Amino acid sequence: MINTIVVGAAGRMGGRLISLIKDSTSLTLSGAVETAGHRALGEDAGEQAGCGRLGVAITDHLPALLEQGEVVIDFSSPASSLANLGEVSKRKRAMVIGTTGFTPQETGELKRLAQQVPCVFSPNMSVGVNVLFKVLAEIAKTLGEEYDIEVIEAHHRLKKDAPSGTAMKIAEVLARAMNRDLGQVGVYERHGMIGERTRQEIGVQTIRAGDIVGDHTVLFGGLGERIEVTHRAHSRDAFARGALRAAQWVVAQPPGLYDMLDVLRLR
Ligand SMILES: NC(=O)C1=CN([C@@H]2O[C@H](COP(=O)(O)OP(=O)(O)OC[C@H]3O[C@@H](n4cnc5c(N)ncnc54)[C@H](OP(=O)(O)O)[C@@H]3O)[C@@H](O)[C@H]2O)C=CC1
Ligand SMILES: O=C(O)C1=N[C@H](C(=O)O)C[C@H](O)C1
Repeated sequence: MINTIVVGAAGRMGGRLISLIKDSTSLTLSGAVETAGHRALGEDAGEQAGCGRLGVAITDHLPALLEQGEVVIDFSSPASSLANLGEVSKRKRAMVIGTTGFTPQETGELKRLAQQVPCVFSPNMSVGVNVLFKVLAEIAKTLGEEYDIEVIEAHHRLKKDAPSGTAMKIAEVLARAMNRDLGQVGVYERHGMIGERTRQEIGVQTIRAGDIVGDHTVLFGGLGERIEVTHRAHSRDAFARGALRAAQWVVAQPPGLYDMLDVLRLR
């Protein structure tokens, strides 16, 4: 069994990860971490997740747990995931990072640290979205310059970052496929007399409402027709199962930065 530490243990993803680890035949929960001062500190991680007592108390100190942990699964915040990757790299463990909302500077630092340990980093761990990452480039290239590209994402009201990490990754994949620079052609809001749409722009639109788990649509708009490709997550288990699969895979890899396309052999 692979000793696994979950960071963000009392969060929405943390709870699902812990519940699925409980049922796993290859991973076992060896540690659970939350923010300093969090109301769940000291509680049993399984009870907190709603899957029954696991005998693992939630703490706020990852370094002390790394002796017993082989892999860290982290769905928390950008600052936390980056600091934790630093600790994991000091102790030569493995890591899976699902957190989104990193600045370009933070992403650069993450890439640097991940050269020292095996690390899977992906804004979306579901199989379906990773298949989309692969096929969208082909659709865009096949349709060519005549079709306008818009990415629309919808998430729950509690999500902090926007656009979603997945929408940004989709927009990057599409920009690369069309030989465009997303920094130049990305359009993230429209309001007022903005004039006609430029042909090159890639729109990325954000919706926040209720308890939507995570929807992503890419709209290719032409004259007289359009194609819409949509992925809808029905529950967070689609992401959590992917993260567990990544954890099993990454412990056997040499140091380096990987994503879910590597884990799922879709590259
Ligand atoms: N890659 C993927 O497939 C997916 C990625 N995500 C991403 O994962 C992240 C978490 O999402 P979600 O679970 O919904 O968010 P939640 O806010 O429900 O959970 C995050 C948890 O991490 C905790 N946390 C924050 N900072 C630290 C820290 N320094 N040390 C330990 N714990 C910390 C938070 O505590 P507190 O409440 O005190 O802030 C919270 O309990 C987001 O970035 C989200 O976009 C989500 C789903 C799928
Ligand atoms: O915060 C979420 O909930 C999700 N975040 C990820 C993102 O930002 O892309 C993935 C998923 O859609 C759910």
